[in-house]
Amino acid sequence: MVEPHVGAAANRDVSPRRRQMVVANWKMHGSFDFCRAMIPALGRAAQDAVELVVCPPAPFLATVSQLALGTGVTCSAQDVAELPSGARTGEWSAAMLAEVGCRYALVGHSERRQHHYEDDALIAGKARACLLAGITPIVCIGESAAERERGETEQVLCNQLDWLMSTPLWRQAIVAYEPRWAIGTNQAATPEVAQATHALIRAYLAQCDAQAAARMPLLYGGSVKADNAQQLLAMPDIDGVLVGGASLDIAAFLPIYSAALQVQHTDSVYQSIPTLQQVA
Ligand SMILES: O=C(CO)COP(=O)(O)O
Repeated sequence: MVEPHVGAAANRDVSPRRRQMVVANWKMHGSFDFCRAMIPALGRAAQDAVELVVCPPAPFLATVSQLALGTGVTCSAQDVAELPSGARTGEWSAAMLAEVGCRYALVGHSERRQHHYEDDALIAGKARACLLAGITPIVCIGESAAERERGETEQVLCNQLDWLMSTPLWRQAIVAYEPRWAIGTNQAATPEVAQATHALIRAYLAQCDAQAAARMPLLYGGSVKADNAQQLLAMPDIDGVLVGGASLDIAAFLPIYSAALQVQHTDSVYQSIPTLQQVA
């Protein structure tokens, strides 16, 4: 039997650098023609200062990755298996993603949690599989409207982070805070609510490893549009955005990317770590 292709990249430093990034999650939308139109247009806008990442549906990953070569656009999967290989019809491994040129994979998106019954243990397994294969997982966490109303946001997020921190190499992951009530609803978290929640996430991570918490990119997702992107991105603990609906229309997406280019955080912001007492 052929040995599973695991661990080849585990020794590479895949730690993401904390800087602004804008991630387009196309979800189950698009076509080859859409990819062929979007990637060159995104490539013309992409600049080194803000990483521009696209998450196409799986059948288009290889094409997008090829189209993106040399454009400054990077490629992410929307999901990945937790196993390196095996009898898992319909799934793909992190090593396969690395082979087709992906740098990232979304893990634990709320739509996977809701419609595919993914739990925190499985999501931690997927993050682990990515990290071992040299793919940076973008681990999505977030509370429901009911949980927020009951005052359970902190508990829900900390529990999701505990699972992440049980994963070897977790320091090399990216966390995306996507409150479930903000996804696809046109009701984004206010910049203040998003900042307070990101500060809580960073403070909780810092209890385990302050340096890792200071370095880790924390993205916000949920109804990010051209008219709220700049205010969200200006917040000190928001390092980027994960965009769904507005990423499907170049005219709606490019202003979000431009907003990120305009909001450059200083090194002092990147070095400050809130404590749990400060964010309480
Ligand atoms: O789920 C999201 C990104 O992963 C957010 O989707 P919307 O931007 O459509 O709210």
